[in-house]
Amino acid sequence: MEETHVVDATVVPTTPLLAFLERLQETALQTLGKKGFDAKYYIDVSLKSDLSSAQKAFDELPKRSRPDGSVAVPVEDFEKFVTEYLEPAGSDLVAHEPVDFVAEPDGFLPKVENPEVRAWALEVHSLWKILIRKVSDGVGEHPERHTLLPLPEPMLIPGSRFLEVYYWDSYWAIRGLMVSKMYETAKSIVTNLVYLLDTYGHVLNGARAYYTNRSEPPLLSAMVSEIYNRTGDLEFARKSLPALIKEHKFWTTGKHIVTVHDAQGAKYSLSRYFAMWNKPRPESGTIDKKAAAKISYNGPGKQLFYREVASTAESGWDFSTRWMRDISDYTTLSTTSILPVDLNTYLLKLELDIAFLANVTGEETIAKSFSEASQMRKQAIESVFWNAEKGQWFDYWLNDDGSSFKESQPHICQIANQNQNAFASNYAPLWINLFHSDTALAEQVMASLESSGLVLAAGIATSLTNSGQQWDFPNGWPPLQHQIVEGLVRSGSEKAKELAEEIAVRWINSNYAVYKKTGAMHEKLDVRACGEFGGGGEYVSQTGFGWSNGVVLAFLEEFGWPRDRKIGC
Ligand SMILES: OC[C@H]1O[C@H](O[C@H]2O[C@H](CO)[C@@H](O)[C@H](O)[C@H]2O)[C@H](O)[C@@H](O)[C@@H]1O
Repeated sequence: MEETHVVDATVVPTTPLLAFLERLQETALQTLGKKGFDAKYYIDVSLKSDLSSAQKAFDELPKRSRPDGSVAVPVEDFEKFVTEYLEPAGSDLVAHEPVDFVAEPDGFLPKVENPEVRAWALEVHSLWKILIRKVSDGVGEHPERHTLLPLPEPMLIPGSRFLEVYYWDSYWAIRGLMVSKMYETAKSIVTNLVYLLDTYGHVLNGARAYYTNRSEPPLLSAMVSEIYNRTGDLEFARKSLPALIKEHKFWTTGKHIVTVHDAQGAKYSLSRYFAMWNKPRPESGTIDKKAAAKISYNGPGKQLFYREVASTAESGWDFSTRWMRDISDYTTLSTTSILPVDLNTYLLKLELDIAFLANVTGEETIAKSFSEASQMRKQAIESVFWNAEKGQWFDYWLNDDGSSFKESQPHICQIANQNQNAFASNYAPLWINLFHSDTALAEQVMASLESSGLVLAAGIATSLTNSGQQWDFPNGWPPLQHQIVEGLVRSGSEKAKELAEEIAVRWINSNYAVYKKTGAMHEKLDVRACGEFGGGGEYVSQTGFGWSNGVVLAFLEEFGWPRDRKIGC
């Protein structure tokens, strides 16, 4: 392992509050035990008063050392401390009535004829009222007491234990808000993300102090163009443009950019995930330290691993065998050595969206330069990721022999470095007009998807490897369901449209099944869907979660639901 790999990359400084809460988190685990323990909870609490008095009281708690070196506090003393000094996670958010919410928007889902489905869709729509919150004034007055970051506008949280804004989740929430005709709320989500970008230099993974060291898949431009296309709001487009250009710079400079060559010597610049962090993630500190314990190398090994963990979180796919050199060993995460096909697809979309928005706002020079950048990225995607024989795009491993990728040496691309395992991300480029408008290509990709084994009873599985990781089989997640379906629909091929509808119907049925089972649509995470209902598949559904709701509404808008079609598994 090379020391340079560790020291040459930036690490964003932590805050005194986070450092304290990490100690609290560790003590909470030792004191309360593993059962029902959520590491994130202890990082999301806030202080009732100043940090120094909380720290002093914490340090004075009676401690019991254990033979394994861990230190616990008597449970009653710990609980007394928590009550006296801390506010529960989530208490720094307040309810907010969205200005543009009406119980049944005019012209809501005209193609949904089945009354049962209509009633459910209206319930999904009404969940926005639960998921839309405001950061309380206390956060702005005393930011040093909160890991929650202040935001200028009302926000939308994913739900469950995720009590803060998330970057890429916001795109699918906005897709749903468009169906709900809540354009002002959608714009306020964008305003918050632009505020984070302006304040920290990139859109954060989420609006928490512990997310400042990384971003998430870059979909801000997709949000802006979606809103612009629905509203025609030129002023909004004009205001958003500088932010999108800044976002493009973040992903195409520094540690995120890698230049590779093809056999003919042509150069391509592509991007990778690379977090500015090499320590345990505070929100999962106890988990990361436990995972790293098996790394015996007494040099930068753990730091390298922690960077890979945080970089994988930047991908949104935390975690999956997609990023592991040895799929049975989580410590072989190698995300920074991979050129991911979905990230570069989103950057192609960013370039195309900037060119489009610059065009409509009369910024011709910007439009020209980003249109050229998109052409170059398209060629790079075709050259590095596309596999004509398999009819899909694969991630590219910069080194497949376990050695560190040497940025200073030219890397000649070879097909053997494509990761040819089945992942839903292999179909991400189909989302982009430049690819799906080629009907023959779209049909080839569709055939490869159909024979991949990924299309199952509740939609598209993330992978075929049953590793126990949440972004692996048997789980299906909203982002790729939606992007692949949208690509198939827009291809203009009737066969592709049929497959898209089939996937969407399965996805909706699975979400509805969970809704019927739990009776409560919100605050439910990781509930098994159609598998338990005899549908043959077994997927995690996140019914009630912001992005699932968005995809349900977007699919119902696209395909409707005939009166006589049954719903559920
Ligand atoms: O629990 C810690 C991790 O949680 C997040 O990841 C998952 O939830 C996000 C919100 O829905 C979603 O954007 C992400 O794709 C999920 O894997 C968070 O993004 C991670 O950074 C964090 O460590």
